[in-house]
Formats: sequence, C-alpha cells, structure tokens
Amino acid sequence: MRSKVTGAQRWVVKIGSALLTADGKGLDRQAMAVWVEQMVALHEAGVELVLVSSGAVAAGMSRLGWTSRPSAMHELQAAAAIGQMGLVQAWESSFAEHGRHTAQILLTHDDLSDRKRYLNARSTLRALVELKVIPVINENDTVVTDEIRFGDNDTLAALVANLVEADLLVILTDRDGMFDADPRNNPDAKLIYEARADDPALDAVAGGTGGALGRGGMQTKLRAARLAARSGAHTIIVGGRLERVLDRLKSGERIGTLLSPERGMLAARKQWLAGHLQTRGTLVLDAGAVSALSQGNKSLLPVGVKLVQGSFRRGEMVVCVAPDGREIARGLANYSALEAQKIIGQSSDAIVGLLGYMAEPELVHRDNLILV
Ligand SMILES: Nc1ncnc2c1ncn2[C@@H]1O[C@H](COP(=O)(O)OP(=O)(O)O)[C@@H](O)[C@H]1O
Ligand SMILES: N[C@@H](CCC(=O)OP(=O)(O)O)C(=O)O
Repeated sequence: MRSKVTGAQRWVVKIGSALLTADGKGLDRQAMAVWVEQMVALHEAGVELVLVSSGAVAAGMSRLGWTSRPSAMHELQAAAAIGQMGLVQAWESSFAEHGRHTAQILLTHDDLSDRKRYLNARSTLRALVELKVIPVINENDTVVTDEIRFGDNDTLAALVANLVEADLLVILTDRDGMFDADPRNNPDAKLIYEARADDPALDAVAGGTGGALGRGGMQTKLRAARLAARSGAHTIIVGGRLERVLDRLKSGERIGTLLSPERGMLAARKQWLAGHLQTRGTLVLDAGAVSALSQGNKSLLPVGVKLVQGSFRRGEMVVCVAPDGREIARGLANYSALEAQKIIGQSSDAIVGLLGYMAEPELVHRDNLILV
C-alpha cells in the first residue's frame, strides 16, 4: 500500500499555519529548517517538489504584535501581506543553506479555474520544477477574501496537485493524521491509517473545523484529498512534528493517513477532461499526425495540422479530425485559433519567430488529449 508513497516522483507538500507558527509566537524557524533538510534530501533522491505554505496571517500577526486573529477582512489581508514577506524570506534563507533556490507563487482559486491562467501557472510551475527550484505557494490574500476567511490552503494545495499532476499530496498538520473522531474532544480517538478518499464514512469523522491558528480542520483536508484524487494523486495527512516525518514517508513507514484515489493518474485526468469541457474549434490533421496520435500516443505538433477552424483561446478544448473529417481526438489547445493559424504546417522551432514567443512546442500535449 505504501509503495504509492515511496514510488511517488512529484510531491506537493502543504504545511498549515498551526504547524508553522510556534503557537502564535511567529514562525517556527527551527521546525522549518528540519523540514527543509528533509525536502532537500527528497530532492536529491530525484523527487520533484512543490511547497504550499500557509502562515502569512499568523506571521504577520506576530510581526504586528497582535495576539488574537482579527475578524475584519482588511486587517487579515494586511497581516497576510506583512507576514508573507517573513514567510518567503524564512523559506528562501533556509533552502539557501543547502544551495537551493525558492520561488514565490501567489495564487487564487480563480487563477486555477480560468483555463488560460491555469495553463500559464502550469507552465511556470513546470519550468521552476525543471530548474530544480522549489516553488513556495500561498494564496494571494490581498485579492481574495473567502480563502483567508475559511483558511483553506488545503484546497489550494489540492488544486496545485492537480495543476502539476503530482502523484502525492502530503498535508502536514498538528495531529498525527486523521482520527476516527476529533482528537481535541476524544482522547480515545484512533488514527485511520488507510482509506479510500471517496469513502463516505470519512465525512462524519472529519466533522469539526480547525484550531485557533489553522482554519480548515480535517474537513478541508478530506475535501482536498478528494480533489487531488480526481487527478489520480494519493494524499497523506500526517503530523508535521513527527520526527523525520518526510524521510519516514519516503522510506515507506506506515505513519499518517493515506487516502487513495479510485483511478490511476492519467485515466482520472482524461475522464475529467472528457466530462468538463465544451469544444470550441477543430484542427484538421494530416495523415502523419493522425497515425502519431492514434497509434503512437504522441502529442500533436503544429507541423501535422493542415487547417484551423473555429475560434478558441489557449486552454480551450478542440476536436482533432483526420483529412476525411473523422474525429480522432479531443484536447486542450496550447495556442489560440489565431496563433494556431500562424504556426500550423511549421516545425516547433519556428514558433518563436512566428509568434514572438513560445508557450509549448506542442499544439496539444498528449497528457491533454483524449483519443476517440
Ligand atoms: N477526525 C479528526 N482527526 C484529526 N484532527 C481533527 C479531526 N477533526 C477535527 N480535527 C482538528 O483539525 C485540526 C487541524 O486542522 P487545522 O487547525 O486547520 O490545521 P492546519 O493549519 O494544519 O491546516 C486538528 O488540530 C484537530 O483538532
Ligand atoms: N493564506 C493564509 C491562510 C491560510 C490558512 O490558514 O490555511 P491553513 O492553516 O492551512 O488551514 C495564510 O497564509 O495565513
């Protein structure tokens, strides 16, 4: 069962406010250094890492000397803006001690539901991961309100796991995992080691909300695991203060709660693609592209497209047809219809010259293609 954890190549690690701030006394830099050391070891072992870090509001409160979380939205947002500085500084300097760079990414849920912004965030994150830089993601609290009100970086982390096609989402929190009842009020509560993310019995055990600093509680963590499962990722909810927690997960130790998806990664993603999008245009392929897609399981390159029909934007769904009009596949276009018209029939090396930039060498990436 834990082979899914030991074998995972791309991890999203989410660290909640409850853990990052030593009981409201500012950032717990010592704890951060310990996680960083383990994340660097994972990196060295070839694991690709994306970090989702909460703690901006809590760090800001401590910088301002506030002892209780304000309820006014503008005060929360101000605290987040102040605290985010300290938060990224702390991560950057801690990773720098191991010769690693970090990159700050602030996202909102809207960024991930708009197809174009989704693809842009996805290519930036992919580029960072390829550069071996560790992206440090938080919500863009200045422009959103619901998230800091509900304190829901769990959901953000799951959306990021979908975005980067992570195989594992690790949610570090202040309890050892998900218990069969809220351990705050039930001292006899037992840890759930493994479950299917979609098991309805979990709804009842994850009832309560979060603690004084964190906001989401187990409910948002369960919802996050279900969201992550939609792209085939496994989720581990585990105690961030457990000794060498990330090392132990990597070596397959049975700690925390493992929540499994019902389907494999690509199957889940393609099902999501198939069910969720309307088609906006058509690409007429040449014979070579038809066989590359249907037999070779390849991406669609601009060179294999003869004609572009319809009006679509980057990130929208298009139908790919053979020269005789037979539908071959559907997929998400990396370029708008206007751009596609300029690059079809050309090699991918020519894209920069033709458009002035290159989003991706493929017109439709094979991960975003569903064969019909
Ligand atoms: N079934 C459960 N198992 C474990 N913890 C639970 C459960 N139900 C509610 N909780 C509460 O959720 C809290 C963790 O969530 P939260 O405070 O939002 O932390 P974080 O900042 O890590 O997101 C725990 O401290 C715990 O009291
Ligand atoms: N984005 C905000 C709030 C996020 C939040 O509280 O989330 P969490 O502690 O993970 O439940 C922050 O950094 O403080």
